[in-house]
Amino acid sequence: MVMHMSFSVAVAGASGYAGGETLRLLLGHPEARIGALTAHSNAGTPLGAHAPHLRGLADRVLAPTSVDALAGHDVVVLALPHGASGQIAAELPPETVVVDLGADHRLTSAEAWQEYYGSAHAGSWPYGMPELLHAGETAPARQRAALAGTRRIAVPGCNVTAVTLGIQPGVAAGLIDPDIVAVLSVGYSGAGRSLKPHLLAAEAAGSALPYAVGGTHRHIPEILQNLGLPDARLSFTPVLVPMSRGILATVTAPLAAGATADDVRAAWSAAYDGEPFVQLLPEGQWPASGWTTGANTALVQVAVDRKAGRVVAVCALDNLVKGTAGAAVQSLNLALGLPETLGLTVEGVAP
Ligand SMILES: NC(=O)C1=CN([C@@H]2O[C@H](COP(=O)(O)OP(=O)(O)OC[C@H]3O[C@@H](n4cnc5c(N)ncnc54)[C@H](OP(=O)(O)O)[C@@H]3O)[C@@H](O)[C@H]2O)C=CC1
Ligand SMILES: CC(=O)N[C@@H](CCC(=O)OP(=O)(O)O)C(=O)O
Repeated sequence: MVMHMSFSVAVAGASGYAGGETLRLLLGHPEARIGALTAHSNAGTPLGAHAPHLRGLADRVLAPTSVDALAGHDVVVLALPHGASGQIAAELPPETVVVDLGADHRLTSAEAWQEYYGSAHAGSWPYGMPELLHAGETAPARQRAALAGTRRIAVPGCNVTAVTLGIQPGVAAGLIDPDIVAVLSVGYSGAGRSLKPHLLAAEAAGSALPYAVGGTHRHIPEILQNLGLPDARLSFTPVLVPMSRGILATVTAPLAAGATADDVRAAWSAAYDGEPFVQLLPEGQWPASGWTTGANTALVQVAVDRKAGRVVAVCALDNLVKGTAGAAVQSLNLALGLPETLGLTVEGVAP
């Protein structure tokens, strides 16, 4: 029998959606001991007032978020708004494994950070997407290796994960031209749980609403960074649709000259062969976001539209699991030397 070391973990932003989902996964993780839980405006209230589905932690009172409250744990998860984690992270001990669910440490380019986030750049950490392909790779190797033993993890954005996993095999294998169009159906929970008028049920239920249209979304530089194509054309349009969780990303790009449908199938297949959490579906079966609900799974399908001369890739995932908290636990497992799949499931909740 393999024995593992347990670890203590504090979660900052425990009253939010991403923090709550991280706690749900950690409650099912055999090695996690949940320590301090912190919040901001809701400090001093019990977690059960905000996440009543987390029965095992319902009576735990949220502390104000501070370095003192978080230090002293083996792992600290920061589930805070953009810009709030940089300062705290800088003051945590170097031996602590710090997992940032926000964007603060994702971008390597300070200029891109300034352009899209408009504040001082906190720096860049190893990127929490084990399945990321690097230039010249056809199967993930280097990113997984970069996460092994690391003490700092920048967890990707959820839309970024869907687009990257959908199209990256074609980029890595040179099968598409860098003129990418991504249209995403996204669920409400991606926006967090603070009150926003366009998320009121009276306005959002039964309706579809595009946002951040016209090249303004903050995920654009992150996707281009992942694909190793800083100068590529990327048209990115998210559309809010009436679902609580989930992302369905449809990503298309011109098929490169001389490339065939067989080349495409072979590249996507090689990229995800043996991956525990990213699965290329059997030819002809297109994923639904609902199949991934609650699971750390990204489901991918690809085809060539011969008349349009384009590759069409679709990726479905749960924004709060593979899009955030699941990616965090998966990367954390690698950082701690635990089996990558510990505490995670590929099986979704349906219907
Ligand atoms: N939701 C999603 O699908 C995804 C979210 N993320 C990222 O995760 C992070 C958290 O997002 P999400 O959980 O959705 O957001 P929520 O709005 O649901 O939660 C935000 C959390 O941060 C706390 N908080 C708010 N303001 C501050 C502050 N100034 N300083 C410290 N803490 C603060 C809140 O505390 P309180 O309730 O007490 O005010 C709450 O616990 C963000 O960076 C987001 O981009 C990443 C990928 C996907
Ligand atoms: C519906 C909705 O608003 N979704 C969010 C997704 C947030 C996310 O992926 O995370 P980061 O903010 O950490 O990058 C959005 O599109 O901005």
